[in-house]
Amino acid sequence: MDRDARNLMRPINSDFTSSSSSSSNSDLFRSVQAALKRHRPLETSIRPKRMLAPRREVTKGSASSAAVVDTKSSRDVATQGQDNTAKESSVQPHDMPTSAKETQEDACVTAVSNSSSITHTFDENLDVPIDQTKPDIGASCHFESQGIDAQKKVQFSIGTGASSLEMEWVSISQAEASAVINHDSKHQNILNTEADICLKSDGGISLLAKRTTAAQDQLHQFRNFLSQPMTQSSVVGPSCATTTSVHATSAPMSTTYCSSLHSGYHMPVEPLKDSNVNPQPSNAPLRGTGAMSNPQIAVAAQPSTSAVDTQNEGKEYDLSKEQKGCKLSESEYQENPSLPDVKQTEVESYAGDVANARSQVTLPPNLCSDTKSEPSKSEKQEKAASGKVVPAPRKKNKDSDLFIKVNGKLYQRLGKIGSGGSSEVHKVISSDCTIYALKKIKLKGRDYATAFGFCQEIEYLNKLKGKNHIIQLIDYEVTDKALLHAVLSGSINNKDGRVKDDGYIYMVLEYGEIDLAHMLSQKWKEMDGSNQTIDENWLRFYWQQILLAVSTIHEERIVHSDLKPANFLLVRGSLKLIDFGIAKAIMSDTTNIQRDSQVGTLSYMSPEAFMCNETDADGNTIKCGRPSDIWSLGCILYQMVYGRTPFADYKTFWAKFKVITDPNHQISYEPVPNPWLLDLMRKCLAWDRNERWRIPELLQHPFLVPPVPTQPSSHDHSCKLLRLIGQNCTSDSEASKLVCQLKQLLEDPLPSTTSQLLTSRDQQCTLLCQVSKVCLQLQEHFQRDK
Ligand SMILES: Nc1ncnc2c1ncn2[C@@H]1O[C@H](COP(=O)(O)OP(=O)(O)OP(=O)(O)O)[C@@H](O)[C@H]1O
Repeated sequence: MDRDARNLMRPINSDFTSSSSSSSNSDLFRSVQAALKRHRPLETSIRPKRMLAPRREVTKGSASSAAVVDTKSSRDVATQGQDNTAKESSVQPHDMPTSAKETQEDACVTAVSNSSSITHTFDENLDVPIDQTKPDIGASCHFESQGIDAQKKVQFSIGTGASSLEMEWVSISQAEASAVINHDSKHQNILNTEADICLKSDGGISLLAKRTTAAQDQLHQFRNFLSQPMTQSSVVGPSCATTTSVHATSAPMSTTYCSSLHSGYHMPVEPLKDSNVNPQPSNAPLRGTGAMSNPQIAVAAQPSTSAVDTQNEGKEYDLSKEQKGCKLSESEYQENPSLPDVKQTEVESYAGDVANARSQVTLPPNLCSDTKSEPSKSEKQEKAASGKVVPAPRKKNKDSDLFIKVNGKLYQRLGKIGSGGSSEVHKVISSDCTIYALKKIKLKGRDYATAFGFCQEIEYLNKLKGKNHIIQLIDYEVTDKALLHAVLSGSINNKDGRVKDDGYIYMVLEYGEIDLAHMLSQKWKEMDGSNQTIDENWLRFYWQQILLAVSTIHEERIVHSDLKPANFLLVRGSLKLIDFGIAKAIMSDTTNIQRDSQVGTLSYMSPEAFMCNETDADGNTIKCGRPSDIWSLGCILYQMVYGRTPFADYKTFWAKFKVITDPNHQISYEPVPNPWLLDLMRKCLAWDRNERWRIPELLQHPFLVPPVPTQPSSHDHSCKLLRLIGQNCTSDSEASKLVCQLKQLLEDPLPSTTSQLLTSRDQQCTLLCQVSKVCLQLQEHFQRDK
């Protein structure tokens, strides 16, 4: 178990039994610490804790908006905060047990969230990397074959559905839990830090001095990072549309959620005006870090003379004293998990909240110890959970790993979100405290044609700038300028050459909280065991969002080619489309695109995508166009309705290939309460691509726009024939649809205009023509069904 995990799991109160350390020294140490915590003098230990609570109370509102998933402990803290506000003027000894209890709770929660590590695997139905707890049972397979020009890939995602689905769900819960408990674990951290400081003051044992030096260095680096005035921090919450914006330069710190969340200090907020701020002397107040201020930095890096809390001036921790104390060796430190571990606050979660983001920003991993150089916690957890021996931390400056520069702007890595076939995506925070996703594509060793293909994603995203349902590209950099030039000019000279230099493509993207694949698995998990069917309104809402996203690209003559739930991200309540890695623009002279190789993700691939460029029975070349995307949408809808893709039963590539390319194969549809839903799925999953509906039609499908049942009225008598026909074909969705259309045309031919406007002969002829056309269709339908 790594040190972080041990720290997070340790009990805080005095009654703990050693659950984390095998070392008797550390047991003893922690016992002493706990005892001291219980009995420490109020002046040195309780005050900051008292001061934490009111801050929380003040910011409770924003907290709740930022972190949708709330835990009991965080609520407790908030409540406690309220209570304590009233008592602020007088220190009450009985504050102590409450705090201890709280931290113990937090510790428990933290232990759960840290007891598993996160790895990536793939779910059969979802075809996305999912966070999975170790051990890696029920692993599904994710094959990826490079096509002719490498970036054209076919992903085969086959596996063991139930188990991986289960795993995924667990991990989601954990991710959320970890998102929630972050600030509480940090709170606990402060308490621990306090306790340790007390202990060290008394006992004279300190590693803190060393860490403080590191902290100051780090702080200096971070000040440079924050060279621009901070204007806004915008962080999205876990699974719902939640955004918290903090105007650090204008809002008082005490009103922001995160900045004051754990702070026992009132930090002055000033924008950094000088990017080359020298490291502050150790007794200087923490200025300029503004919203980034963190009490742990304050505790670790500020001496008692800190001006941050004038009320408590002279009673703050005297760090210089600490620095004079003797230091623990690194090994001693490793064996003493109860020592303050600032890194403990570096928690990565899929859906971080503001508090997380800030603590992560203020406390880069190597802040607390110069011996810690792991690139990220999740990576460390992966290693730990895989049973491999985690090597002792090496002394290495990992700042290059910590910050990623794109076009001269620094972004601090908060953790790896995932990696695709060709890229790594990191959660990052910019100097103005906005969370982004940073996609990093390594080009070295790839041929220019492939690299060119990667760059096209940038092109598409640029083209789709400002479109609501497309993930927004904030900034990008292609380090190989020749390549970028080639992309911009639309031609590559060196097509067969390989990118030799260490070239990268960086894309700074809007950050998505959760993808549809995870949302779906959550939804199915919720319904697990019950006889419920999927909530139709939920389905309608997200289906419409999906259609709007795809409509946007189809209007721009772009075929995505890899539509799957994992490529729709939830951003502030809207689904947005990502991953244009294999998208293709439709040439102006055709409605189809020609592909160099098969593309897409197997479970969502259309028959024509499997047979792309082959010739059909009539000798025509099979091409992929917008209908191919519609097929993929059909598979997504099917999955939303039934919880699995239409060909999930066919496990191997060849089985899938055979069944999907077979025009006579009948997809099975279990009965659903709404016949329109069946009709909709059929419209998308028509084998013949010419029969598939287009997006504009799908947006008007009666499943999304249910025909309003008309009240029997005198007017209705004129449509008696239609009513009678309609009553007799309720189970025939095709006939019902035609009857509805006819009714609509007869009753309200131009809903948006008044009937007086129906004056033009042409308009009247058009409408009559439409009526006869629908009548004819209905008649033919009945004749076929006879
Ligand atoms: N803007 C974003 N916000 C949050 N997560 C993102 C964002 N963009 C991508 N991701 C996540 O990063 C991972 C990989 O992203 P992406 O699909 O773009 O990479 P890729 O290399 O094209 O992968 P694929 O193998 O799916 O083609 C996915 O888990 C995805 O959900």
